Amino acid sequence: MRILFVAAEASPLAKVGGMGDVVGALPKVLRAMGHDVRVFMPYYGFLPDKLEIPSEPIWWGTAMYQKFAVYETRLPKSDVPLYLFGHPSFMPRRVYYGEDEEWRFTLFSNGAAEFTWNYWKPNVIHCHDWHTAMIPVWMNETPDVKTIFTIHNLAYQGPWRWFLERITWCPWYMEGHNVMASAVQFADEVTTVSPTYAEQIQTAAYGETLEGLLSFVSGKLSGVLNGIDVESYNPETDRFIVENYNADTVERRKANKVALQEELGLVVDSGVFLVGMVSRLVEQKGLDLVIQIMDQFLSYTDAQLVVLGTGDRYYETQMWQMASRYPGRMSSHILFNEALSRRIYSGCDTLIMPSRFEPCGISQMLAMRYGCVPIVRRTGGLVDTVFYNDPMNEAGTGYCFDRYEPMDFLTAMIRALEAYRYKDQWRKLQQRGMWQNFSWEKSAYEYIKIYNRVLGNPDEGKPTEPSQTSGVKV
Ligand SMILES: Nc1ncnc2c1ncn2[C@@H]1O[C@H](COP(=O)(O)OP(=O)(O)O[C@H]2O[C@H](CO)[C@@H](O)[C@H](O)[C@H]2O)[C@@H](O)[C@H]1O
Repeated sequence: MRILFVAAEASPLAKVGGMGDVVGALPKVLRAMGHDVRVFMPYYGFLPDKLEIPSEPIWWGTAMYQKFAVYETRLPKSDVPLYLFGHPSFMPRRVYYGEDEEWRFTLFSNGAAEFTWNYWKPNVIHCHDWHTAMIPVWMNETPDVKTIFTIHNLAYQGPWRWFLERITWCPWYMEGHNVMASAVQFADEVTTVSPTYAEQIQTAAYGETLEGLLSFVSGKLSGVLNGIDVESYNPETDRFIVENYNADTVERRKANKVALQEELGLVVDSGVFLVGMVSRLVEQKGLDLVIQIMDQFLSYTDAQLVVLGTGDRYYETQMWQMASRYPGRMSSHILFNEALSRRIYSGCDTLIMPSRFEPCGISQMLAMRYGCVPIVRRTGGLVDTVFYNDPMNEAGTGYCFDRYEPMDFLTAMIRALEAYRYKDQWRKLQQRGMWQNFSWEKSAYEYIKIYNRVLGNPDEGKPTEPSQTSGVKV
């Protein structure tokens, strides 16, 4: 099969959040399974710092009265062809934000459509989030190219119809008041990144006003759980961490914990409970719960907290202020730093993710891979990936709470803190997390099934064993 991934992010080149992880990892796995997968992404101004890009484009095109160039290179450490959409609007050294956001991503998706009509025609275009949401609309009259639309973040739905009509071609048949709604209607299949979230978005609580439409198209809507890049994120070989280890040598993490405390100016003590958070600092991630309980948690315990993230100025400031109240006990880093995130996963005892909603969540899986026990709110993909710790039956992988309430979160934190005192059981809990199979293989087969379905091919996807091997749902 010929498959073109079109997205705004692809790790490790351009990553702001979890979508970058998905687009950076899944094409490699699909390609290893024998499919001709390629990626189409904007040529951001910072990319030449990260990889070699030929100076001559392979193709020139026009869209929205603009001329653009397409350059060809490869995704790092892979043979996946990467097409870079070159236009001056993407030259600033950032992925998102900016006044022309809606205009330039509409141009980008226009460029991707032109590219597939005129240069390389795939069987399937796999579109990700609103930045690519017009592609299924335009492809509606190209029956030999099928489209899959994956929702990573339903909260951002892209430009409204009235704005689109001013800047681009909105075909006569197009429906939908914004691009996300149109993509949901016109894509051959719509997926999101966990089975639980696929159910939740059909309700008013999670549907972000699209719940009616999403339940109407439920026949073509499914949830495919994300994986993680288990080669890159491997505590046994990770060169960004001080001490490598695996599930059998999990006690070696102590060196990473001490090194992290030293690096971040925390009181060095391998015995204290070290809590981490690696996240975009936005409402989705439950920052208001963190703000409401953390003073109590830090005042009444000897625990320490590390926060790494960027996002809304309000939350960034709150994290800063809180850290200034607990010198030596709390450290906030308002930046994006991949290496530091790995040191947090490998050094902290626990990772908090009290999300308001969570399509899948990558951080909790990375944490488990590194033996860092997740504390999560049971929503979306967090329900599908983290299971209640049950020391009696030696099952479960983390601490969970249901209601989006500060006391529920605080209680889960205290339960984890208590459990941390019982070292043998804590070690087993860490090991159960590390033994989980979060590799992309299983999800890749699910996607292949979907691609085959839209193409009308017989199903050749092999079912594999469930990804959770030792966690049980209680
Ligand atoms: N400051 C920082 N420095 C370094 N690394 C940082 C960082 N902030 C975040 N990260 C990294 O970015 C990724 C975050 O991924 P998540 O899936 O947890 O959230 P996100 O909301 O961005 O993704 C959205 O898309 C993904 C993919 O589908 C869904 O899993 C998710 O639920 C949805 O909200 C992790 O790899 C994390 O380590």
